[in-house]
Amino acid sequence: MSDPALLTAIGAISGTSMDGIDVSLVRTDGDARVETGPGQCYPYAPALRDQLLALIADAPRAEHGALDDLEAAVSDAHADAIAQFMTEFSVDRASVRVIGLHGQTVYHRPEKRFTRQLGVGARVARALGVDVVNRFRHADVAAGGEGAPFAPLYHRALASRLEQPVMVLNLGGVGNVTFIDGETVIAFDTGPASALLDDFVLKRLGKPYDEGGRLAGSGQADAAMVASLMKHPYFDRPAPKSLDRNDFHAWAKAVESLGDSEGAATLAAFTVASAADAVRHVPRPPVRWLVTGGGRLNATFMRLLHDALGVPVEPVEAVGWNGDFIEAQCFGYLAVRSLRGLPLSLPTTTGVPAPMTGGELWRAA
Ligand SMILES: Nc1ncnc2c1ncn2[C@@H]1O[C@H](COP(=O)(O)OP(=O)(O)OP(=O)(O)O)[C@@H](O)[C@H]1O
Ligand SMILES: CC(=O)N[C@H]1[C@@H]2OC[C@@H](O2)[C@@H](O)[C@@H]1O[C@H](C)C(=O)O
Repeated sequence: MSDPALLTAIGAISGTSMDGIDVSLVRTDGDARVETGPGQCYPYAPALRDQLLALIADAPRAEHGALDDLEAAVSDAHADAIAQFMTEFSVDRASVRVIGLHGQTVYHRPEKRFTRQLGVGARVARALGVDVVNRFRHADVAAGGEGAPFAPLYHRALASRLEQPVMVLNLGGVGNVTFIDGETVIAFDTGPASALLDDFVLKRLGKPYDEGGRLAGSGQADAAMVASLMKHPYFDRPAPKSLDRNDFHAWAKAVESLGDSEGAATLAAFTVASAADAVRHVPRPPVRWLVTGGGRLNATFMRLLHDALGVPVEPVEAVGWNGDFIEAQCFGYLAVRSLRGLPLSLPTTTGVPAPMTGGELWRAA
């Protein structure tokens, strides 16, 4: 029986890999109490995904362009996905207090105090008849924070009963970690995760990603190239720090000279080396790593992480979490925190000068 003190929220996010819209339900007090519900991914229509991929490859347009039509289409895709979710899982609209609409990041430059997520709160609230919170990252960035990652406070809520320190690693388009040790929460983006490998595999094999990490697992990484890729100044920068999806594409161009399996193996080794390097930026070594995001399904990533870290490295399912929907749940959780005026980010998670609330509320009526 659900606790009546908890609010029901639906979170929706389309991540940097742009595969589709993840939708999930949570019931929470916005603090330590969280009950997770179902989740589902609703793929973008191919034409919309193509438009979004083209947009993020064109930074000036992603930053300054008038994107009204595209943003309306992205908003409607989110509203449709959430409506479908409520039907599919028999969620009574009236029981949902708030929708946490992360939307689609198309440009993220915290050093310019600028981040852009597509998703019009008023439009989605009107379409669904439910209050919406969106623009989660804007207040943080405006105050000088990195505006990402935002999952850490949700990770802390989920990890409260686990042995600590524990590291949660999200291998999405970009990699990010949350180090949790009691009240200490340190977070930052680690480097590339699936986006580099996805784009390589698409170019070479016409496939959206390296299923199971099989291509990467069948080749030999070029160790000298990995060592030189690890010389990127980002890795020495102290945390907090964050990345845009394509920040390593130009840097990793040398991989184009390699064959298919060697190239994929080299990108996988680079991804894992950058994630493992995160231990240099936390106060003490984690006793365990829990891996979330689509990259946990890449067996080559998981094997290399295990070899590199020397402590247990497991998918988050090992502790009963759902690695496909943590981010969607997170924005439902953060929407409730926003309603309650609680911080969404901390100096140790985004570098914001003081704990900071955020999000904008769009009432359905
Ligand atoms: N079966 C699989 N085998 C290998 N890799 C997979 C598999 N399924 C998904 N992936 C990888 O996971 C990626 C999607 O991960 P995820 O959905 O966590 O990313 P995202 O949420 O879009 O990104 P981010 O967290 O950066 O916003 C895919 O692009 C692919 O590279
Ligand atoms: C600006 C932006 O959308 N960043 C994403 C991206 O995808 C992974 C990583 O880069 C992380 O920083 C963030 O997403 C997750 C949900 C976060 O904020 O925790």
